[in-house]
Amino acid sequence: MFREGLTEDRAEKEETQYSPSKLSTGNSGDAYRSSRSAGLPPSEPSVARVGSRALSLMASLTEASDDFGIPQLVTYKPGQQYKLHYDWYQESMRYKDGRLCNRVASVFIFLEADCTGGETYFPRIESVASSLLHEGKAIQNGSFEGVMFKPIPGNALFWINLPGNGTGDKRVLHGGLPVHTGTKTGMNIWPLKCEP
Ligand SMILES: O=C(O)CCC(=O)C(=O)O
Ligand SMILES: [Fe+2]
Repeated sequence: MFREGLTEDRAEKEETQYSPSKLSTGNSGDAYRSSRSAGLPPSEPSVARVGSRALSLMASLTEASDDFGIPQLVTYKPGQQYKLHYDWYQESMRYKDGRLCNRVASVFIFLEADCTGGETYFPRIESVASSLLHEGKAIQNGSFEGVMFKPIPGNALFWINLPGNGTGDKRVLHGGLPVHTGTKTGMNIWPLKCEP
């Protein structure tokens, strides 16, 4: 679903200036999230195309969303990681149009995965489609609890953060495990849910 358009996304990345990734609290530069990030212009055609595909994932859900904020590239070098966290804001943030919004869902697309390590880890997810395990896209039941998804370029993870009642779903605690060698680059898109 996200493969087409990756070339443009890569091209976008080459021109992008990264800075140390921030936490949703606004802090940056500590070991909690050691990657570097860059915001992408939402109206740029290739970004808009990927963003609207992310919104289309919401179409059949009650948690419909009509905007996706600022997509974010994130890149990791050896030793860099994003420890366990939730993507939603503790308190809704004021969006550019003045509405209070929160990240109702997350889409994380692996763009570049010339690396070892760097799996996206969900310690509280207890099962995953067996085809993902057989194809080596996901790893479950090692010496850890939960599920790890391997960074494979063009693959994407999608999950709901705020189910119908608006409370964050704690099952989707997740993190980017440390990259051991090479580079991992991904793209975050967060479909927003805003107060009317
Ligand atoms: O790098 C990853 O695997 C996950 C990134 C992530 O969760 C985030 O940027 O919010
Ligand atoms: Fe995240």
